[in-house]
Amino acid sequence: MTKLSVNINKLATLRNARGHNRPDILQAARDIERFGAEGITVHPRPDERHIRYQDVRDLKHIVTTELNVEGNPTPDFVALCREVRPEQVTLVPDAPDAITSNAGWEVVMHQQFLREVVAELKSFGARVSIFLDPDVNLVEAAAATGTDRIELYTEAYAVQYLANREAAVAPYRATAARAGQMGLGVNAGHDLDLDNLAWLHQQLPELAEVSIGHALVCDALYLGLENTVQLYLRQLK
Ligand SMILES: CC(=O)[C@@H](O)[C@H](O)COP(=O)(O)O
Ligand SMILES: NCC(=O)COP(=O)(O)O
Repeated sequence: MTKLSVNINKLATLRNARGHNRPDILQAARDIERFGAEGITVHPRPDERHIRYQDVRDLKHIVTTELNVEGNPTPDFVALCREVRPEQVTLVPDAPDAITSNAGWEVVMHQQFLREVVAELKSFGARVSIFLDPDVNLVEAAAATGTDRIELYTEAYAVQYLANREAAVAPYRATAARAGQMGLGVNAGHDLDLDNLAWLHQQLPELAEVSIGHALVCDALYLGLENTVQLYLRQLK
């Protein structure tokens, strides 16, 4: 079974546009869970342009499924995770000025750093996942960090899906299979949507969780949040 974790960054972007509390992202998280999602994902960035550190603290009291906190493990980010103790922490190597996540970890170059961060996060009970490009050659180095899971960075899949879905999924299938053989769990995320999600799910038997935000929130403008969450869940059946 593949779980759907809904990324609510873009709801916070909308809220921050006016400086008040509309939409109320805590209520949205409650509702998204009530509509069937199995997790809530947030990706606080240093400039707090969408999810703020205080939101993460508040969400810990609200979320009853799984809270997945994504980010670059700066000292401030690790301190936030130590305080909040989310069920899962996903490490993403995004630069402070990045518009959105744009690469997986160079796990060989950063192996020692990641090993230390993973150990620290696991010491207070978090499951740890490492954002990774789809490349079988990276899996061994990822496993050596002690991470529990990898999150496959799916932008390249999403871009290629409409032209050639078989070619698009091939490196993901190989990387997920290798991760499974090495005892790592497999998550996926970035630019997944109602067109490309079902094929990824069918092709990756190892897929434990997808985190989806941007497309899901865009779809909800037309289809409504409850209906949209259920449509995404249906792709994972
Ligand atoms: C790791 C990942 O791919 C997502 O967290 C993505 O970065 C969403 O963040 P934004 O909503 O800021 O684009
Ligand atoms: N980890 C990926 C995520 O949380 C959402 O990415 P996107 O659907 O907003 O591209």
